[in-house]
Amino acid sequence: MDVLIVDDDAITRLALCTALEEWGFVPIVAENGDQALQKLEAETAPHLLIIDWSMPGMSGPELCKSIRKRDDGQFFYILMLTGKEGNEAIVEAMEAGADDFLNKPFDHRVLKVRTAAGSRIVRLEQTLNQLASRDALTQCWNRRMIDELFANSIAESTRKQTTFSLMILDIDHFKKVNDTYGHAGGDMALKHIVNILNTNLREYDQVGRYGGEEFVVLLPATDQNEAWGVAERIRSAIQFQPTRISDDVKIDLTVSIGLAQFDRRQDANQSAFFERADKALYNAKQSGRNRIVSAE
Ligand SMILES: Nc1nc2c(ncn2[C@@H]2O[C@H](COP(=O)(O)OP(=O)(O)OP(=O)(O)O)[C@@H](O)[C@H]2O)c(=O)[nH]1
Repeated sequence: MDVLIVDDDAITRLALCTALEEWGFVPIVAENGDQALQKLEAETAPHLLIIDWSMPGMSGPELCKSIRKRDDGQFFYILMLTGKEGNEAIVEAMEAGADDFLNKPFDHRVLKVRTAAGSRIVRLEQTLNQLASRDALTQCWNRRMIDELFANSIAESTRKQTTFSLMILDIDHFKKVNDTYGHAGGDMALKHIVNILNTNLREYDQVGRYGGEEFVVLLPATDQNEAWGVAERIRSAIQFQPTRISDDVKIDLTVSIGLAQFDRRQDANQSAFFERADKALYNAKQSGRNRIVSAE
């Protein structure tokens, strides 16, 4: 696990780096509050922080407050190190947002167990986050999360005047799959569909399971023509790559897909846009399944 050390003193930074490496952590260093805030912007930012109190510019408590003010839902565990003694300092540090507090010069054994306790909390938070945002069976986003990403895409597209497309994909006659191969066979087919989606989409496309056998895909910076190409690649991959449930048993599947491109003039809100793609999906089902229909 990465640990961000924020300290203006090079000797303390070196001592912390050496100790953390010895305990199996990966230290990342910042010499002041501004550098620390910059490092926390990265997508793979560390979530466990060891922060010094007295630094030129932003102090440790000021840095804590500014980290706690972020409203992006990310969790950071902060251990504050300081030469200050007494309860007043503990109260001030923790009121500013620190989770734990340790006096300098620090005892190596105490720092080791405190860091280990912090890393347990970071891991627990990551597990909870995973449970709250991922579909347990397929590991793609769950409905709550894809709805949130969908709302963000609309906001971003409106702000930056860019477009994006929405794809709703529903497995055809999935009830028959369950009836023929059992629920376990149906579950394998759902996982297989998500694998095919993941291998045929770009890194920044988002896949969510919306209901039982219905998936929503967000395609940023993609117009309806490009989205059609992606949808066709997926439709055909699903048709020609059956789910293998054993050496001699395979499940053939097809999907119906509804597509829509976000249009600020036509789509008053998120649900109006979703409705257009959902209607296209309905038309794909009505006109014989295993096909793609684009919204008007
Ligand atoms: N194995 C499995 N089946 C599920 C899961 N969630 C929903 N289903 C099944 O998905 C089936 C959906 O059936 P329907 O909504 O009738 O749709 P369909 O049979 O796919 O028919 P069309 O969509 O009209 O082509 C139901 O039998 C559900 O029990 C799941 O997590 N695992």
